[in-house]
Amino acid sequence: MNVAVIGATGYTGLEVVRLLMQHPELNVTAVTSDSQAGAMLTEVYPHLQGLVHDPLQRADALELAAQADLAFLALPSGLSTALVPDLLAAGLKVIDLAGDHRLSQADYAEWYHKTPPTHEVLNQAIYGLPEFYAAEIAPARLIANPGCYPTATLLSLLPLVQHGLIDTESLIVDAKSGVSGAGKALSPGTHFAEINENFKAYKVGVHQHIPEIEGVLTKQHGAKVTLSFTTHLVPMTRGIMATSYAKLTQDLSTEEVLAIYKETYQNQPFVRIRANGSMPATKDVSASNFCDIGLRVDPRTSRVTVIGVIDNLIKGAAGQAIQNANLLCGLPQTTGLLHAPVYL
Ligand SMILES: NC(=O)C1=CN([C@@H]2O[C@H](COP(=O)(O)OP(=O)(O)OC[C@H]3O[C@@H](n4cnc5c(N)ncnc54)[C@H](OP(=O)(O)O)[C@@H]3O)[C@@H](O)[C@H]2O)C=CC1
Ligand SMILES: CC(=O)N[C@@H](CCC(=O)OP(=O)(O)O)C(=O)O
Repeated sequence: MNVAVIGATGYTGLEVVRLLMQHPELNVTAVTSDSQAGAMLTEVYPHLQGLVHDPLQRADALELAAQADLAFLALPSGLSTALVPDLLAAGLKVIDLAGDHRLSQADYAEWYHKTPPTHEVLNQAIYGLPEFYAAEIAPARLIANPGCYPTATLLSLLPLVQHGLIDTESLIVDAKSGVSGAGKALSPGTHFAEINENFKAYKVGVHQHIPEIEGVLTKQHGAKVTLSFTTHLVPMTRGIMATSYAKLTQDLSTEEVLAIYKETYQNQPFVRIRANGSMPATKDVSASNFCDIGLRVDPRTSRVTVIGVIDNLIKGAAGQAIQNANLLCGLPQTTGLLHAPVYL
């Protein structure tokens, strides 16, 4: 299948292009850029010299529909709301990496402070977390690719929530991200002197991923779930660690909870559950589509601590988008994606 990458000069778009070089079924036939249209992608990114030969073009829906069947949309939030109706009308399937199609209109307006997509478009959007929604994703025309923090947090918490094992008013998530999570654009809070040798919390209690996480947990639980969610910037390029704390409603051991996780994810190739006593680190999944999860029950406090790690650009964005594209194409989810992490 031919695919277009819209926003190919951004960090996640660039990762879609790179990962698809190894994909046996998906061919990149169009790459877009607003600011660099007319240049070759290799002029912007010389490390791709000799590997890609595409000129950057503007994102015109009709032109893209003549070149591709599926579009990966890797634009800042707000821009995909404007473009998706035209892409769908032109006959393209769309995987949107931005937050625009993950929330209700009211939540999007409240948490992103932007004008939401129409009901007509939102009604077509399927939340693209393949481990839980593969059947809905496969026939969809518009996929809302999950956010990076939600991916790590939901994969960490859904087994507990689905089995009704925790007090859903007791959830606390403490999450940390590498700086590539903020994208390529310069900002005062992410330049070198602000990040290097520093560790800071941001968007405390107001992060736009809160309604996304609560919404999915609520749907799977069948009753309202709320959580305290704090995000931090870590002086590293890639990686997310989400540490979740919850009060157990039953007397369970670490071994028993681990067994539930292993059963939940036994047929999910990208979720790896650690053995008892082992906790994952961000390097364990760097540059890969894996989410590694470790956990421990503290019998003194009746709390379980779950640690989930992903690469924000891969399982948190480009890799998960390709996993979704594989489902749309009827391919095994692992097609073109089963790379070992880059540990060093
Ligand atoms: N970074 C991450 O880890 C994750 C990001 N996301 C989401 O995915 C989307 C893409 O993220 P990411 O790749 O990091 O973002 P970047 O900022 O790195 O890239 C976005 C690209 O969009 C293009 N663009 C087109 N029009 C505009 C415009 N008006 N203003 C700014 N940029 C424009 C830019 O390319 P050009 O100037 O060449 O046109 C830019 O390279 C975002 O919505 C982000 O929130 C989701 C999960 C994880
Ligand atoms: C480190 C960092 O700044 N990360 C970004 C992740 C943004 C993102 O992924 O945005 P959407 O999912 O909303 O599109 C943030 O916390 O806002």
